[in-house]
Amino acid sequence: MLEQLRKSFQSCPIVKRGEYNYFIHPITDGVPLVEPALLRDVACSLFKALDLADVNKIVVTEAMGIHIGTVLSLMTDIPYTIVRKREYKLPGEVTIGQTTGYSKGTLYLNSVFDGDRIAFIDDVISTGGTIRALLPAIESTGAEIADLCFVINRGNPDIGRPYKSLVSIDVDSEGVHVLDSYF
Ligand SMILES: O=P(O)(O)OC[C@H]1O[C@H](OP(=O)(O)OP(=O)(O)O)[C@H](O)[C@@H]1O
Ligand SMILES: Nc1nc2[nH]cnc2c(=O)[nH]1
Repeated sequence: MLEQLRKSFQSCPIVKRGEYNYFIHPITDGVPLVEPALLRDVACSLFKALDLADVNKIVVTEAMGIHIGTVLSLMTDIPYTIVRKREYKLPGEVTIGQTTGYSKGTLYLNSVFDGDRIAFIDDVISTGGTIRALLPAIESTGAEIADLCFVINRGNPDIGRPYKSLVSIDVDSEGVHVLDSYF
């Protein structure tokens, strides 16, 4: 498995965002084109990787967690909620400050409550800034994080707890180098 994903890094454009070497990839950007075979490869591997026993909700972040969350939800019949970049002011909404290697913003977590057992997936982990802010926010609701998986692990950051990835990469100004793949 993951042949499609491993192969897909061969032609990733790299653009500078400040000092940050930002790779452009269908799973993390939705451009240039998201091939169904690649999405299927990722979805089947996420399904294999995750322990979904008694998980009642999948949590993803806007924007590039949405497509993989949708496919995993369809495969597992588990509903998902999107941590949005827009405030909804629904009861229990949790506001989260997000910092990545190239941006700062605010995220809003809704529909996760005490007693939920959630699985979190995202397209990529790089500095870990996003997930390190999200973990306490999810736990502040009383929900339990049953499992955590990123499609792409770019920096193998320490986030204070174990997490899974499908593929680990290194990025430099020349391009993306696949280090290893799992599952
Ligand atoms: O480990 P980190 O350094 O936090 O980077 C990982 C985050 O960066 C991207 O989010 P971003 O909001 O930048 O982009 P998106 O809207 O394209 O998902 C990506 O979707 C991850 O959530
Ligand atoms: N597409 C993309 N998303 C990211 N999120 C954090 N780092 C990156 C990156 O280099 N490329």
